[in-house]
Amino acid sequence: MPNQEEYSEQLYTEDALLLKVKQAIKDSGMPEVSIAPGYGRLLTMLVAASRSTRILEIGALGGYSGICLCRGLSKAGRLTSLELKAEYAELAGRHLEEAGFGEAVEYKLGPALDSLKLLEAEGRTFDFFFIDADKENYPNYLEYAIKLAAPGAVIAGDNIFLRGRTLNAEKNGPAVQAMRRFNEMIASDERLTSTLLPAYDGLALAVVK
Ligand SMILES: C[S@@+](CC[C@H](N)C(=O)[O-])C[C@H]1O[C@@H](n2cnc3c(N)ncnc32)[C@H](O)[C@@H]1O
Repeated sequence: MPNQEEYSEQLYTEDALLLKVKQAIKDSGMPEVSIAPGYGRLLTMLVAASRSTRILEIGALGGYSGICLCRGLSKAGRLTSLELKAEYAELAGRHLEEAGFGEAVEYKLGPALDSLKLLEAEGRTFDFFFIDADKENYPNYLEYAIKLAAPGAVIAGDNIFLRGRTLNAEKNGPAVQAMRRFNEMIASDERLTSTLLPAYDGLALAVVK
């Protein structure tokens, strides 16, 4: 019997381009940690439903989530994506180009915290945030997202369960502690309306009041 995620996934056909992105990631020996297909579809829906035009992604990898985010954008929309590794941003950029979003995306290379500091100094604001990079910095990324948020902005954060480690009292490494802190912030920060989705590896969702 399929589990709930397998059952849901088998109702959809993953499109050829997203499959190609995943294959390219595998072939390049990059970590195979793109967002789950069901959450990719959710990102597209949320960007479209919120009519977001300025998206900030933290963690590009091979461009899978970038394509999903851009698919929800209107023609005038733009994606700013922060990525530590130049070779990852390059591959992501090629895939976004292939998806028809080459003009809509800009990559900022280096540690995301440095890029966020610059974006803040430039007075940039965003309607939609997707947090999906180094887990130790999730609480810092959330604070920046709230700072750079336009009123009503949406914040999504992936992998909040760390494949079960977040829930396991015997696991207390830096990533686990940071993720617990992030989840607590999402759940209790009075500046946010939020929920945590438990499918796949968990997705945090919030709207900045
Ligand atoms: C889980 S992957 C992102 C997956 C991508 N969002 C997707 O679903 O297609 C995490 C990415 O964050 C990047 N990363 C890790 N630490 C970072 C940092 N300090 N600043 C910016 N990017 C970082 C990694 O190089 C990797 O590409």
